[in-house]
Amino acid sequence: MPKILIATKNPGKAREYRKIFEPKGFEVTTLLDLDADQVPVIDENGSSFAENALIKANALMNVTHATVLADDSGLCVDALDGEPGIHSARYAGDHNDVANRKKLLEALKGVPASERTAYFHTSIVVVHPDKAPLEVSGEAFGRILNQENGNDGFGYDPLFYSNDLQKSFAEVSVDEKNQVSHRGKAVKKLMAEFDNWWQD
Ligand SMILES: O=c1nc[nH]c2c1ncn2[C@H]1C[C@H](O)[C@@H](COP(=O)(O)OP(=O)(O)OP(=O)(O)O)O1
Ligand SMILES: [Mg+2]
Repeated sequence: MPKILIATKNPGKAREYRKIFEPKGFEVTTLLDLDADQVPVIDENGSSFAENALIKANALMNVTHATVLADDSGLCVDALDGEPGIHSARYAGDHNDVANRKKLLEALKGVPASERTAYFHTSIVVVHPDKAPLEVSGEAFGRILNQENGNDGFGYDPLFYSNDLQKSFAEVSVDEKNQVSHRGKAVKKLMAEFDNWWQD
């Protein structure tokens, strides 16, 4: 069975990647399955989503010598010149989804619906010790609601109204979200290229 280590500590991402790779016959491990002393401290100090994904993937490959997938993602809000963008995880200081959503709502106070357009971006990088990295990305477009809607999902999902679903990302199942999400689209591209890359 092919194995893949997903270089994430985010339980929401881990759940979504399991849903995507397990049906394809992969044995999926994430950083949540490893002991803390096996996981290096990773400084996501790149200047783009793709750079940060590569930093995460390489850091784990250097320790495990395995095939590693990393995802760096975030929410880019037009009225905020693309912020929080690559700073999405620590927008409100530390990594706290509730505080991040609160800060986003405050930043957009008084901004009308037509100007609340935004998109999620995911860059995925897969690395293997003997191969050049494989990189793909995906985006999902929508707008930021005036209040939270829905109880599922993670991160900014309750505030993100998806143009495709006509609902927030927190009002749908993981499977429904993956059909249209930035991560789902990036994974689709990844799968189209993965077999060639793997056999190269
Ligand atoms: O589908 C999504 N639905 C809602 N929010 C999302 C999504 N995708 C990313 N996000 C937000 C969460 C976090 O605030 C930031 C990701 O930051 P990012 O560094 O890629 O992930 P992270 O630090 O949570 O986990 P890790 O680096 O261990 O993979 O964007
Ligand atoms: Mg992170």
